[in-house]
Amino acid sequence: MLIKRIYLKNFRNLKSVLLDFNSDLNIIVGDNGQGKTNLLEAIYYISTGRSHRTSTDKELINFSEDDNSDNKKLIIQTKILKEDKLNQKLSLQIQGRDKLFKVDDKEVEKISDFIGKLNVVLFSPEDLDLVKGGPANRRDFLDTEVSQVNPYYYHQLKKYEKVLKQRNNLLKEIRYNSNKDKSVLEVFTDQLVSIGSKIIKKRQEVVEKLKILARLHQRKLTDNQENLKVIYDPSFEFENIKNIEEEFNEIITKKIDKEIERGYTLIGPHRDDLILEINGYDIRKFGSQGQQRTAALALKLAELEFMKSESGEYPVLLLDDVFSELDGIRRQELINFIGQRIQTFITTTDKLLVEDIASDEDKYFYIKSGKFY
Ligand SMILES: Nc1ncnc2c1ncn2[C@@H]1O[C@H](COP(=O)(O)OP(=O)(O)OP(=O)(O)O)[C@@H](O)[C@H]1O
Repeated sequence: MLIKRIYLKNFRNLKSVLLDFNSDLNIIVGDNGQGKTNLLEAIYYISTGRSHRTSTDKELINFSEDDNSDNKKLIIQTKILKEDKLNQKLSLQIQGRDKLFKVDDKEVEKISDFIGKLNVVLFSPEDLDLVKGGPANRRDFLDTEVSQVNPYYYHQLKKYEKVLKQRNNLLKEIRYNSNKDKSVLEVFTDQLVSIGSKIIKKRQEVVEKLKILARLHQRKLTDNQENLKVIYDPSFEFENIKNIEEEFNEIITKKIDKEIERGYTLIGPHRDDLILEINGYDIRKFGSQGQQRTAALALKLAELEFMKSESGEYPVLLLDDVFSELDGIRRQELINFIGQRIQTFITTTDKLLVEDIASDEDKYFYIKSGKFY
């Protein structure tokens, strides 16, 4: 899978950009704050339907002083090529509160029909949070990965979020008014258990595959020194995944009084986590910065392989300023991995850091103040 061309209008400081890309390496060079990450963010957005840096779309629309009208239209358009040799045009427009997704010039009704057309894996310095940060980072990692190759999973996630919100609101209402009819709570609980069980099943299945791939990459990245263990850590213990729905229902029913007391849902996939261990100890808490960074990279490379095995094609790899953070062995291993088979975008402030990967001047894109030259 590869991106042949991108057109951007009013995307942050990229006011008007049209670029044709190489099928293997694309190196974006520029000083700090020139718009390199903005380009990767636009690619990430057209792939996943959201930004990795903000949940407020308004922030993405160009705010330049010379033209600060409220009605600006942000456009991202890409031409992508899949292995079946078919070109596809993906486009997105944001204007005010309106958001429009199109595939081959036809508007799509549901965002789940859009996600998965172009798959990407992004690795940036913030991904250290994948290891070091709270559980939400790890859930988000799993969800983004699975959603791209499985639109049904994305759809279930959105349904789950909605039911969870409704159920939490109702639990709070019951807390303040104990006479409130509890039959609606039963309906929400049934829905939560039914959708939540599907999500748990899928996550467990995915982690089974992911842990083998992540272990392999961690070993390669550390010259066989470190064994990474990835363990799915659901919010409640169950005996048999085949009966997950019954077990989930049984446990949540026992917790209802406590949930009313607290005013929110105590168990379910919204509280899942991943345990990450190296040579037997928990690196979320005890890993060195270098180990955590390597584990984050191993997880990302595992994600890439997983997506290839599910969809049949390698996703596009976006590496945001990561070379400066990696030592020689890790950098070389990453370069070996990318090889010639994965379209890769690398941002850097220092061309020297990537010169051993690209000798060909064609692969460089230079940016200054949002303009490529
Ligand atoms: N909505 C917006 N409209 C106009 N400019 C914006 C908007 N949002 C961010 N910017 C500008 O984009 C620039 C930051 O771009 P970006 O994050 O891509 O930098 P970068 O080249 O990746 O830098 P670094 O190497 O420091 O990560 C800043 O100059 C910022 O002011």
